[in-house]
Amino acid sequence: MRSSKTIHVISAHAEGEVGDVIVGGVAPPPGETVWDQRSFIADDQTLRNFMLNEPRGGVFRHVNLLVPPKNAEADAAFIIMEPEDTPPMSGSNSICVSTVLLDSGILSIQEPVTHLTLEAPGGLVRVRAECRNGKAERIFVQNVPSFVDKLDAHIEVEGIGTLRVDTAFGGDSFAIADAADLGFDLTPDEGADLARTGARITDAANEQLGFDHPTTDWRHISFCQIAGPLDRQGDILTGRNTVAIKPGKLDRSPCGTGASARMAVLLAKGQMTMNDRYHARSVIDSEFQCRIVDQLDLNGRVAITPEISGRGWITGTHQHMLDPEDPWPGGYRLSDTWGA
Ligand SMILES: O=C(O)[C@H]1NCC[C@@H]1O
Repeated sequence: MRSSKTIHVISAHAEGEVGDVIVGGVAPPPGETVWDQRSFIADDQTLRNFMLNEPRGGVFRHVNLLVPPKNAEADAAFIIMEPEDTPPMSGSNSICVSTVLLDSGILSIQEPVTHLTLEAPGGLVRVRAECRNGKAERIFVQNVPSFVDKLDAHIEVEGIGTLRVDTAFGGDSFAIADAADLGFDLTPDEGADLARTGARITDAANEQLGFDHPTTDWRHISFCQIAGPLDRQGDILTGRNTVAIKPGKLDRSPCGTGASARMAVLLAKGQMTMNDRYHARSVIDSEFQCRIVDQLDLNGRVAITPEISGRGWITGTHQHMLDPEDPWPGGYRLSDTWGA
């Protein structure tokens, strides 16, 4: 056996969505801040291609790189690599990272509750983990400031016509469309159609609406969330949604950044109050339990601090290697599984 690199990974999923964690074998990327390190990884592409592309990766995979924190308050820092983007923050990935840090013993677990501060590229996130018998059973993440960009905007989408969407940021940027307007029930058998339709809506929203984050250089809409109707029981709002992740898959989890963006929209529209809870369900019926912790001003915009909570599980370990004679060191993507 020979290899020019060996990358150590602990694999995990959060409510169904894969979030592998690189725990060794990769030197910290250059950069003064975790955002700069994120930008290096996004521009350079070498690590992204090696880990995300086939034959080591696949369209379903997200990979997180642990790096030494830059902020003295943080216990750990991480850079998220998703199929298209290297985003500011991710709900499912932050739950996977917290689960791996605690369940594998990288950080020590305190029972019944462990408090952590993680540094994501988009900022510090406070984590509370309910722990029992050496396992982090439920991870609560206070997300980065989340806000509405445009309410009730209209876009023209090929094959659909005029569509009403809201755009919002919840650690990543979203166009949010109503499932009923598109004729979807958000069931698993609609998966391929939802992924294709969502990608077309994201493209149209980028062309016709765009997005500009007030404090970073995040200047596009990453995802389309197709949101189902909400059911209110007392102060709990429950609703299904799915998030189309380009180039062509659905989030298996209820999408933490999507739930954060949706709560910002619901608050702005008077459909949710600061005292309500929002239980977001995915197409595989997994759930994130969410709430709004507080409101703040983000460079003149009304923003919220959302909290999302969900469960993560370790699924295995892996050492990814590169034989120097492997003709595809950067891997490959084919449109059969990577979307057309
Ligand atoms: O939970 C989330 O926020 C996400 N899941 C995969 C894509 C998004 O980052």
